[in-house]
Amino acid sequence: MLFTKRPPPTWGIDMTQGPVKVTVTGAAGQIGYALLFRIASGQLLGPDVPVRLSLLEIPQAVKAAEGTAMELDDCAFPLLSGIDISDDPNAAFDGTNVALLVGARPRTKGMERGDLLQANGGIFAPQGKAINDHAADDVRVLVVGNPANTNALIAQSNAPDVPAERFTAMTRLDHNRALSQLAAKLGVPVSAISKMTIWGNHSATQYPDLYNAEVNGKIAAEQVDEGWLRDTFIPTVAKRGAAIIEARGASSAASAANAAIDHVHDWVNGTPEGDWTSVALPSDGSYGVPEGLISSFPAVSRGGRWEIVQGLPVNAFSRERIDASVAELGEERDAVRQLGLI
Ligand SMILES: NC(=O)c1ccc[n+]([C@@H]2O[C@H](COP(=O)([O-])OP(=O)(O)OC[C@H]3O[C@@H](n4cnc5c(N)ncnc54)[C@H](O)[C@@H]3O)[C@@H](O)[C@H]2O)c1
Ligand SMILES: O=C(O)C[C@H](O)C(=O)O
Repeated sequence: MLFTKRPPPTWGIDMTQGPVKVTVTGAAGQIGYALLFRIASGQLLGPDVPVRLSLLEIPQAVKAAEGTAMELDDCAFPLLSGIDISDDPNAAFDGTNVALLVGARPRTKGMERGDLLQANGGIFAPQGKAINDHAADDVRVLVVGNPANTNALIAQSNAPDVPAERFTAMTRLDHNRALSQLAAKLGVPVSAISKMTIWGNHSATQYPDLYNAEVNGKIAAEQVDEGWLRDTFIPTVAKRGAAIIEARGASSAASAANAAIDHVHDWVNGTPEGDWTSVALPSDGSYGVPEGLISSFPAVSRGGRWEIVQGLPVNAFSRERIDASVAELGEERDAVRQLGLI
């Protein structure tokens, strides 16, 4: 992560009202365990920003969340002003400034895509409503739980009083994976790479774009052979989640938590000058992505708001890849619409 030329921290978050309240759902899960300690130590918002943690879990996992809270206490983090634990979304999101929606229903054997979307609708629709009714006016939401883009769409659609732009889904892990794969290929540090973009869905259809990325200021696609770009780089990045599951026997956790930290840190503190990152956010129609779909774009954060980077060249190969991933998002949206979730 690049930490150059940072503007003053926590744009747009009102800290006059006391500590920033951060709600983490699925707090007793594996990402939750990798995330909470980093938030409490100041890595999410900044080293001078006090936080109050709110942990949301299902009733069966509240005890485990209490155990994690005991460990958080035992770290004696100076910035941690308190921890609340609940199985009630209305209580957990009360006054929340930052909501990290991690808890989700994983796909289990025999489950069809529609079943998964319906099960997650049962989680993200009420959570969206609870955010709408109880969160702070400046709330910012990051959805990590899969299918992340469409879960974010469900939550956002159920929060009509919250500006849509405050709902985002995480493609920062894909972005970081793309940086790392390219750096290894070229034998350069990740800090030599800028302007990486993940387009579309956080799924195997995502498109990591090397035609706009730069390595030491020069276009990345011109520094690798086309066969590697198309047949190795893209599938390696897009299927990395499955490869981690295959190797670990569990999905990525520490790297997912790290990406969530990067995403929110950049949102509230700004992205570095001369670079951008990847964020799934409600489309304004840019790059031909239908308005309202929560799709990944190149984005900078200024003044606490994500702005889609405009005017990038999109060649025929990129167009086809972006369109395919966006089409998948459209299908997911249609499915949850049919289920009455949005
Ligand atoms: N966007 C990404 O890049 C990315 C990367 C990795 C994982 N993920 C996804 O993140 C999610 C969490 O992963 P994990 O490894 O921590 O899973 P996990 O199974 O270890 O933990 C999930 C937790 O969520 C809780 N939960 C379930 N329903 C809930 C609800 N309604 N309210 C509150 N909590 C609830 C469960 O009790 C569990 O403790 C999964 O959907 C996973 O696929 C996304
Ligand atoms: O949980 C998964 O299916 C994979 C996860 O989204 C990841 O990208 O690591």
